Amino acid sequence: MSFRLLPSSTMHVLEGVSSTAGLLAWGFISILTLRVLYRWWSGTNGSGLPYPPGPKGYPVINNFFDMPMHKEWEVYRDLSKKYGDIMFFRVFNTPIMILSSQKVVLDLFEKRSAIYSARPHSVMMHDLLSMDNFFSLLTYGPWWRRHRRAFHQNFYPNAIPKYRYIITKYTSRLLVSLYNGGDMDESARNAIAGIGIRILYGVDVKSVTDPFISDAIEVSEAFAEAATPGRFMVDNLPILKYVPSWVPGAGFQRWAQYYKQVCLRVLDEPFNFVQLKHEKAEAVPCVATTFIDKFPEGDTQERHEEYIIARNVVSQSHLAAVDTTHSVACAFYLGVLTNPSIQASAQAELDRVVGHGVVPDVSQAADLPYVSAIAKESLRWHQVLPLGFPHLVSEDHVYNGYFIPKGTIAFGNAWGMMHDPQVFDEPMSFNPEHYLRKDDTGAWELDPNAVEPNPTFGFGRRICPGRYLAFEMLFSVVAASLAMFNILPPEDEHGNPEKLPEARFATRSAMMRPEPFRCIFKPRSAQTEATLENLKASLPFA
Ligand code: HEM
Repeated sequence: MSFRLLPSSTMHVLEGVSSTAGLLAWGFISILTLRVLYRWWSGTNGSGLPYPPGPKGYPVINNFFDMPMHKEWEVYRDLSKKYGDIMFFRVFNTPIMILSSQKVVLDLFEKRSAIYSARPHSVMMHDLLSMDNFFSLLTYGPWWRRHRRAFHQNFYPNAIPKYRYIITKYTSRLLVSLYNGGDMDESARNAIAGIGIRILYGVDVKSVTDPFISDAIEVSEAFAEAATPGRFMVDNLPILKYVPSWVPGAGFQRWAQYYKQVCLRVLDEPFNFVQLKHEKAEAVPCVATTFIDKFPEGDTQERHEEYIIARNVVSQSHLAAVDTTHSVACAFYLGVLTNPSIQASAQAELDRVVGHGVVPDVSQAADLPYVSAIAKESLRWHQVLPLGFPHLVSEDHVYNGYFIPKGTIAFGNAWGMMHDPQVFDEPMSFNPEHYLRKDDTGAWELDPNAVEPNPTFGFGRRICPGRYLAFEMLFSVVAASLAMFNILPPEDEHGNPEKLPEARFATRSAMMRPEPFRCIFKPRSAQTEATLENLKASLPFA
């Protein structure tokens, strides 16, 4: 029995030519197969130029089985010793490129940023969660550029000083919370989220249980999970996105439906809350009101677009700011807990420059290079996004004689660059001296106060627009904590200090975090205790 896929009239016509056509078809398929095999074997593309070097892999699946599943950045750093600063491979048909030095990052992500700044498509994030509707982070083109301009206006260096009093206020709350015996992780998160929400929405939240914070935490976690390669099968097999949510095994659909709702809440509710307050002239000036004040009059398309951009920029900043900065703040506490001599050196600088028992101010950073170097070292030692965020190459490009095809997903190995022993001796150690070396002319080799260049914040056009704000928040947390406290291991029931923890970082999702550890905060002296008591009296609910 045979099946006919074509109408019988067509079959008659085809029968006459079947042998010739069949031969031609087989010939065509064979040539195609040989071409694919030749390209795989020779490592070149159709025009004869080689692809950048990389592990060879197998036909069809290419390097699918070579993909590291754990600490990829360390594996890529090791492979770069064999293949060089620009390494290329494929998983099935997807070309992937890993850039491992600041030189190639500068040449490609910076100098050729016009074609190295798109983002790859994710079925989970784009199609199922529709995150690209509000995460301009996932888009590229004119719409992204309008968002990006809005980020710049609100977070570039000249905008930051107006946020300083907010940073100072919430850092004081952090100090009081730690003084009261609060958990370090939670106190730091409350303080950083508090800064973000106050700057963005003009709202003062006091704890992580506030919906302003709790919904955003959920979205950040969902984002980190959806961005984790291999987490959802649907990203490798897009056809699965059509499977209805009630089908057994389609848990990913129900997961996406739930988080899509939370995303919409985070997007709309806080912004609309501020808008209502603004209409009643009750809103506190903040980033949201800066936008609202400039909305064009009338019910026009232009006004609608400005509203969408404002809402997106504010909610996205909220989501991008908290987990990242909080994670680095925890790394700072871990770094100084495990290095008591670094605490002592920082405290000596603080006492000399600011005075003992005084809470330092962000504006004093230039006079506190050792403290600034600790903030920078925390950003170096612990990479929140070790491979940054993927860029997509939007045009074919030839670089140093290598062919880089359109559609290549390009990663900058930020972790590798920040742990390069040629630049940072003993790179696995937490040591602010990495940022305190001077050259023969007395100039800093790597300026402890300069936010850039810093691969930690990404590259080229896509570089993190919140980096100046992030650095000020971190400096404030570092300087104030060290000025007030000795950060020590907890004591056992006999008053003996516990063994210092090993510095370990967990990587359950695309984001890295220090693994949980315990520490206590002891006021450094009677004088610092008096300062903390005064702060406590002025911030009773902290
Ligand atoms: C220590 C804290 C932070 C770290 C380590 C960090 C790191 C990064 C990295 C690696 C990227 C991707 C860059 C690329 O694609 O090359 C990024 C993007 C972004 N960050 Fe941050 N970030 C931090 C804090 C912040 C803060 C405080 C804000 C907001 C005020 C923010 C807003 C954003 C936004 C909106 C993007 C997307 C940019 C785009 O794709 O156009 N980040 N960040």
